[in-house]
Parts: sequence; structure tokens; C-alpha cells
Amino acid sequence: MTDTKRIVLSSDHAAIDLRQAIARHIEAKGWEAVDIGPTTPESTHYPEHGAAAARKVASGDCALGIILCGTGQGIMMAANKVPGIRCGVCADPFSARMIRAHNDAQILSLGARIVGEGLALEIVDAFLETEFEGGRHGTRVDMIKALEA
Ligand SMILES: O=C[C@H](O)[C@H](O)[C@H](O)COP(=O)(O)O
Repeated sequence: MTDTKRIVLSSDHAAIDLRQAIARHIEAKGWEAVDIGPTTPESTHYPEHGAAAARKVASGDCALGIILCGTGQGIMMAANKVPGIRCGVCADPFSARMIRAHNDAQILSLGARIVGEGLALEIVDAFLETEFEGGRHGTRVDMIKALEA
């Protein structure tokens, strides 16, 4: 677990129920859920929500993030446009462990129209409980960072 336990959560309209279930789940596990919404089901725009969550992480206000839309794809694309952010879509726990251990991803993206709640919570646990391994993976993450320079 990282030093700070603040985890930002955000989604579009397609994932409100799952996002709120994840917030309750991680709070019960001792993380602080910083849920920045939205809370009402009107159709909204995932780029705004992905960017808002990513900025919370990039600024250091939150250590990690969990974002959701229908597929997880669009909101992931938006989050990855914020400098310094590495975000991956996962539909299985192994991938969620690997984006932390090998890619040092700070944000997990989930598709609420893809994964059910039980699987989503397993994916979230895998993501939050895994640390970056560094070493050769650090060299490669540094190469990703250099692409932004
Ligand atoms: O990648 C995009 C997400 O899956 C969105 O949640 C999806 O495009 C929203 O679609 P709709 O406006 O038809 O609910």
C-alpha cells in the first residue's frame, strides 16, 4: 500500500452504481475514497471525468485513481492525455496487478458494461494491493515518461 491512502474515483453516467459500490468497498478496506462523481444519471461526457480524476493524481492530491465508463476505454484515453498519467483498462485481476507491478500505472479504468460487480472488486483489490517492482520495469517506465518530454 502506498503512503497516502487517498483514491480518486470518477465515471460517466454508464458506471455510477459500480463506481459507488467500489467506493464503499475500498473505504471498508481502509482506503479513503475521493469520489468526484457524477451522482445523477443524466448523460454526460467521459473526457471531463477522466481528466478530472487524472488531475487529482497528477497534482499529488490522490495517490491512485479508479475511473469507469461503459467500456473503460474512452475515459482511459482521456486520463492518459494528462501529463504524467499512466492508466490502463483491465477486465481481469492479473492485468490489474501487472499495470501496477510492471507499468507503475496510477489509474485503473474499468468498463461497467463489461465486468460485473464481483469481478470488478477483485480487479480493484489486485490493483490497490500491488506495488511497482522497479528495476528493468523502471527503465521502461522512464522511456514512457521521456515520450512526454
Ligand atoms: O468509451 C466510452 C464509454 O464506454 C461511454 O460510457 C459510452 O460511449 C457512453 O455511451 P452512451 O452515451 O450511449 O451511454
